Amino acid sequence: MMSIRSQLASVCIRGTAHVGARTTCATSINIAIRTKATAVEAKAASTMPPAPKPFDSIPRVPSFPVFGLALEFTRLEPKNSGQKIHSIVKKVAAKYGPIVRARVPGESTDTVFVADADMVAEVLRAEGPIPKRKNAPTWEHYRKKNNVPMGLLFEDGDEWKRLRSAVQTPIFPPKNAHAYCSAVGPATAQVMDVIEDGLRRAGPRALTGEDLFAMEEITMRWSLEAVTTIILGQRLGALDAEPNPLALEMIRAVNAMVVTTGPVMLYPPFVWRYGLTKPAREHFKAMQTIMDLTNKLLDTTLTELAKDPAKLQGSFLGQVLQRDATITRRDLLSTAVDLLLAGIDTTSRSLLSTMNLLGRYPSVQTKLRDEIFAVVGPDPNAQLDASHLAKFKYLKNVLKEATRVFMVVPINTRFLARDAIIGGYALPQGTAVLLASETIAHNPKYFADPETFNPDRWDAKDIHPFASLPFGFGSRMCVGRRVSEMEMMVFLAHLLRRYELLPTPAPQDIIFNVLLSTAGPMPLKFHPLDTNSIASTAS
Ligand code: HEM
Repeated sequence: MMSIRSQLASVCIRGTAHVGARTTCATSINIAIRTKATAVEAKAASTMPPAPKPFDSIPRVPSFPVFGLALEFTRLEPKNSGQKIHSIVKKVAAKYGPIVRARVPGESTDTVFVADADMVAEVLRAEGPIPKRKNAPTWEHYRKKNNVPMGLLFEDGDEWKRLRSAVQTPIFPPKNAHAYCSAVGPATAQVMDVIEDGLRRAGPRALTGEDLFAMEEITMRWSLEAVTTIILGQRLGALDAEPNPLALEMIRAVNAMVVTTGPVMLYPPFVWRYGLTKPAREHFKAMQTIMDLTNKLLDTTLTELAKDPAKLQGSFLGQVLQRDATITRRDLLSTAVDLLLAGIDTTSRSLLSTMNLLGRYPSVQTKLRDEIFAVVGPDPNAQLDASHLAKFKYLKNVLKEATRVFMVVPINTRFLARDAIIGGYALPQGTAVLLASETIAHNPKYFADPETFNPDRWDAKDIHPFASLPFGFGSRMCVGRRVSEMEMMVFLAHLLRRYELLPTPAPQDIIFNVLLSTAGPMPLKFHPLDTNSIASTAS
């Protein structure tokens, strides 16, 4: 094939026969070649991505000696108390742009904050086959000090892969997660009675929806009961009239661990490592309690299993044991702790905010109730199975939208497994990246009118796949995602056949303590659909 240069030369030589001036032709060849080559180069340059900008040119949040990031963070969020990280991240993105770096106290390199869905996709491509998150330092410290395995939540490398492979099939594929639906049915029917009882105790104004009704403790008890039924194959009795004290202790410990996290992290590591503050002592005591209680529960399950192996056929733990002969008791304990730890408060808080949203958006609630009646029927006592879950369409949109609007895990992290270009900047392998998931999910660039609860928006086909990631992404995505969605579907399908949620204000003081939550109770008002129950209370 002729090169561009020789093609141009032959055209010119043919042309110069008329004018007979070789020097003119040579000059014009050169001009033509240069012009064409420049055009080709320009075209190539316009299709080639621009060279990545150096890491040091990423805008940087100012950090000061002694105070670190605290001064700038407090300037951005005057209410900064260690519980407003979600809000600070949002304000950092608004002030400095969608990619920013900052030096987290105690670390020797900058962490890069990313608040753009395309950049999240770039991070996913560079997370490698064994993704690594930043660990919560106090949790890591506790486990190392007490010789407790890091487990699914905090383990890295091949050890994480081994644990994840052991639990993935029994819990993650929707078909397998939905199979636990029948197991959580009885606990969910029971929690409906607990709600009714709670409303009666709170007085007639709570039962008629005039007074707010705090549901935090009830949803926690239900969520604990559901997750222990699935994971350990045993009913705990958290919803009984006289709840199992172990269940109440577990809830207290999970709460204590969560609420002390912010105050503990306000201080440098040596303060909490040596237990120099009251919150630090409470924090580590709560972790120990969670570990001890889970150990007790696991003992019960394993004793049952030894007595009657068939009993645990359908349980998660039974399946893990059947599938993986190398799994040890230590593995089982760390896995059970992590699944309970990660699975109680998350589901409970998501559900509380979903109920608040349904109360504030009555037309959404009516449409959802219609679907539930169509799929399960209006009988409030009818139980659900996996075939019902497959038929819900609007309910799935409701959950996608509710977990977008109130994202209980508002930030996530990754370490880059290789050098990568993120947002046009060159980031070296090993860079810690903070993904501002909640900030992205509330950006009007991705969701029109983002503060509005609009489940129908999920019917659109063009939603950016990385714009709302309440359960994370990739191979390290929340392993309990499908179970949690199943639990919430079952709960709402029961609740909306019994109650109407009445409008209340939006939650006001939203704080971040490991998870996003409200400083006080989530505003909720209930009104029974069957008004006979009101009459029986009034009489
Ligand atoms: C609404 C409820 C829930 C939300 C919003 C949620 C959210 C998340 C998120 C964002 C992650 C990090 C994923 C990533 O790094 O990409 C995660 C991890 C995890 N979640 Fe959930 N979660 C929920 C419920 C549950 C439940 C019910 C369980 C257990 C039954 C659970 C167990 C876990 C575990 C073990 C991990 C660590 C997985 C790993 O690193 O391999 N979660 N979750």
